[in-house]
Amino acid sequence: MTEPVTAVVPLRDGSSGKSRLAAGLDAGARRRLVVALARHVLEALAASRSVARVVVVTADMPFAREVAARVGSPRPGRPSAVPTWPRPADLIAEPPGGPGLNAALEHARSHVGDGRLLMVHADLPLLTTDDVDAVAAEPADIVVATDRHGTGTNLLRVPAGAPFAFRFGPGSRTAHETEAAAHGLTCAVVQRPGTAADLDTLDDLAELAPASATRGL
Ligand SMILES: Nc1nc2c(ncn2[C@@H]2O[C@H](COP(=O)(O)OP(=O)(O)OP(=O)(O)O)[C@@H](O)[C@H]2O)c(=O)[nH]1
Ligand SMILES: C=C(OP(=O)(O)O)C(=O)O
Repeated sequence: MTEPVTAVVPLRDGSSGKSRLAAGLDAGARRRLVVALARHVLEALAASRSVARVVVVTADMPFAREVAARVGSPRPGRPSAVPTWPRPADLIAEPPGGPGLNAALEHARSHVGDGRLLMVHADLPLLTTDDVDAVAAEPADIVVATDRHGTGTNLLRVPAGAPFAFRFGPGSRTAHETEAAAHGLTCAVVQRPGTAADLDTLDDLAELAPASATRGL
C-alpha cells in the first residue's frame, strides 16, 4: 500500500497565465483553457487512491474558488469524472506580490503538515489517476516527472520536511536532480504520456486539442 501524498497544485491568477498562447488565443479563451486544464488536474487528483488531500496555492482566490466549484460537476454530454466529489481542495493564498511559482510552492509547503508532498502543475490535459498513483508509488525520496522534452518538471514528489529547494523553471529536471543529490536524497525521474504532456505553446495546443480537458474549447 502506497503511503498517501498531499497534492499541491499551483494556480496562477485568472488573467496572466498561459501567456505563451497569447499570439493565438485571446484573454477569454486563455482563461477558459486554464479553467478546463486545472479542473481536469484537480479531478484526476481527487479520484487518485494515493492522494489524501488536495491543496491549491494561488494569488487569485476568487479565480481558484471558481475553478474548485466546477470540479466534479457534470459537463454537457460527458459523464462526471468524479461522480461523488470525495475531497474538495483546500485553497491557500500565496503572499501578494510574491516572486512566482517556487515561492508560492514554498509558501504552500509551510502550511501543510508532515508526510509526502506531490507538486502537480495545473496544465496537464492527459494526466490520469494511474499516472498520479504511479508517481506516488515510485521507490525514491524525490520523484521528478519530467516534461516531453526531458528538461522540465511537471510533477515533483518530496518529503514534506526535507531541506529541498524548489527549482521550477528552465532546466528544472536537472536542477531538481542536483538538489536531491546535494541533500543525499535518492531521486527517480519518470516520464509517462500523462505526466509529460504540459500545454504551454500553440503547438502543444494543436497537438493536445482533442484531449479530454481541451476538447471543444
Ligand atoms: N500560485 C502560482 N502558480 C503559478 C505561478 N506561476 C505559474 N504557476 C502555475 O504553475 C504551473 C506551471 O505554469 P507555467 O507553465 O510555468 O506558467 P503558465 O502561466 O501556465 O504559462 P506561461 O505564462 O506561458 O508561462 C501552472 O499550474 C501555473 O498556473 C505563480 O506565480 N503562482
Ligand atoms: C515551470 C516549469 O515548466 P513550464 O514553465 O514549461 O510549465 C518547469 O518545467 O519547471
